[in-house]
Amino acid sequence: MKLAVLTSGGDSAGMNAVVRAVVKAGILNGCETWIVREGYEGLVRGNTDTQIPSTIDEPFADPSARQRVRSGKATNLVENLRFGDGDLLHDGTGDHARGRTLKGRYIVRAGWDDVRGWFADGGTLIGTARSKTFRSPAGRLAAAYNLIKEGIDALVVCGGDGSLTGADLFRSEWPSLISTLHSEGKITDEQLSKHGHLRIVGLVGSIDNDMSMTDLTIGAPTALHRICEAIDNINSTATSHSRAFVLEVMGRHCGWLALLAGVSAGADFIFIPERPPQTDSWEDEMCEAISMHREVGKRKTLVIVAEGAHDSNLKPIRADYVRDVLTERLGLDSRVTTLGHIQRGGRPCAFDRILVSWLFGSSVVHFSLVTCDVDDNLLLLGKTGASLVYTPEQGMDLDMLRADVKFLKIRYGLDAKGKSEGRLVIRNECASKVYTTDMLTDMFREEGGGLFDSRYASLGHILQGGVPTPMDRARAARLSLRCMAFLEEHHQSLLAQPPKSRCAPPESAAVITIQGSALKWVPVTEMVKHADMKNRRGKEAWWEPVKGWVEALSGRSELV
Ligand SMILES: Nc1ncnc2c1ncn2[C@@H]1O[C@H](COP(=O)(O)OP(=O)(O)O)[C@@H](O)[C@H]1O
Ligand SMILES: O=P(O)(O)OC[C@H]1O[C@](O)(COP(=O)(O)O)[C@@H](O)[C@@H]1O
Repeated sequence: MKLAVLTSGGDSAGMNAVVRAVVKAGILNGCETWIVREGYEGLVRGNTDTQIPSTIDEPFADPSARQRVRSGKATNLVENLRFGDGDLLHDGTGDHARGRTLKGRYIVRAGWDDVRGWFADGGTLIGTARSKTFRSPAGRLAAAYNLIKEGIDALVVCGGDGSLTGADLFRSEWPSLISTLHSEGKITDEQLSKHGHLRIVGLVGSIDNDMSMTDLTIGAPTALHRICEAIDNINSTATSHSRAFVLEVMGRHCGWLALLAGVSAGADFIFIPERPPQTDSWEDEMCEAISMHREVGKRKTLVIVAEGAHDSNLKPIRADYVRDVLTERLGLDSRVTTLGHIQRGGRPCAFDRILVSWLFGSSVVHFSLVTCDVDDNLLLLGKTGASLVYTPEQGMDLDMLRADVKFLKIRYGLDAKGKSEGRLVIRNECASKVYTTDMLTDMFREEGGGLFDSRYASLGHILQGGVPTPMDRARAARLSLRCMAFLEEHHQSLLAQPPKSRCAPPESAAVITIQGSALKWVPVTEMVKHADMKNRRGKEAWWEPVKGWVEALSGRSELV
């Protein structure tokens, strides 16, 4: 199967991690993987330059590595290692020193190493667009033709609500598009029967977090980080001058960014489209709240306005107007800051990277693309780059280490000669008492020979320090409020008992937990049943399968 991936609409952090995961998971599932540049626009334009070969011929760092892969068995990973356009895409250059170019080529083959390290880059390296031509029937006909011309039978689209609406339309029109192409003589009988179905999967990549049926969209947590960082900076200058700041944040018709930023960074008042002010005199309400905060000693004021905010009569609420109200009615020295596209840029936060790997565990690719039926509706998937990870849960033993060394030797051997890159091994401090970080480093150095060297770094207490993320801040606020309500409730029920025989029930000593996206109270008596008291951790950890993904995405499971 030939699988292609594109990114479309407003870019969001994590889109590169999506492309990397799709390419790798596709290869692990036996597919040929392709990248469509510039969103739907690239599909419409297709490939006009057919002179460039789809592959480059580079010698391996260790010519014998190929034979040692699973005792010489040909694997799809080795057949799809690199095709030569990864560097061009990553550097954003049209041309290559050796005459390779992306000009006139919008649908390009990509291999495992072509997307190496992409999880850490912001935006989308393969380009995105708001394509007018794809909105027209003629544009979609051209897109269908170009896909069939390249022999692609499955498409992954990462974008927002618009892109996925476009994907769904494309899917539903597919039978009529291919029948038109056939009647116009553009595709053969064979192509018509081979491409009768287009398998298509959507991943929601959008900073707005505005898609129904999914708690989080890819890129939303990172955008929230950007906003929170900006507010932390604004707070210091606002406090210095005792000023009021009105901050306008993105989010189109969705208030998630504004609301969560407000909770994480301590806003005095927040305007979001979903909950317009209930009264026509919202100005009075806002001024009253802010005056109260000032009276109790707050030196600064922060009001957050979502870009789509409006009043109950659907009249937009603009940041400039809010600033004027604060200045005129409260006499505050007020300023407006519009964060704009800064919110969309930058490296994805850890959560967005994990979200992507999660959505694209190779089994999901397999389920969605290799086995799904076209007559189904469009499938939507809405929820690091180490090579090896050692955890206390799994422990370490000699067999494991022997296989790991073998994997590293093969993997470095398969690198293009002279172009090896660093690979990361992460060891939890308690993974083993015997196989220490020092010992592991020495062992890899010794075994690496001329292929690779090794060094170690210990992060120590850096992990415990630093500024809390907005997700942690919002979570802390949410949990604390619920805890206060819990205490109140149990206090009231105790008070209702006769004073001399008051007795708190066991469930009144509880821990507030997050399970899925729900908050649940777990009595301490229940919690101990699920705890591994000796090792001071849970008996079962929801994240244990992650180790399997690390090994799949590094190629270990395929190569040894
Ligand atoms: N109704 C539609 N029909 C066909 N294509 C669409 C439709 N809506 C959106 N698209 C395509 O998806 C692209 C991105 O959509 P847009 O709404 O701009 O961004 P986002 O996907 O981030 O919401 C559009 O430029 C267009 O090419
Ligand atoms: O970058 P542009 O084209 O000006 O679009 C800005 C819009 O894009 C977004 O950042 C993301 O929206 P989409 O996910 O719909 O593309 C919105 O929050 C904002 O309103």
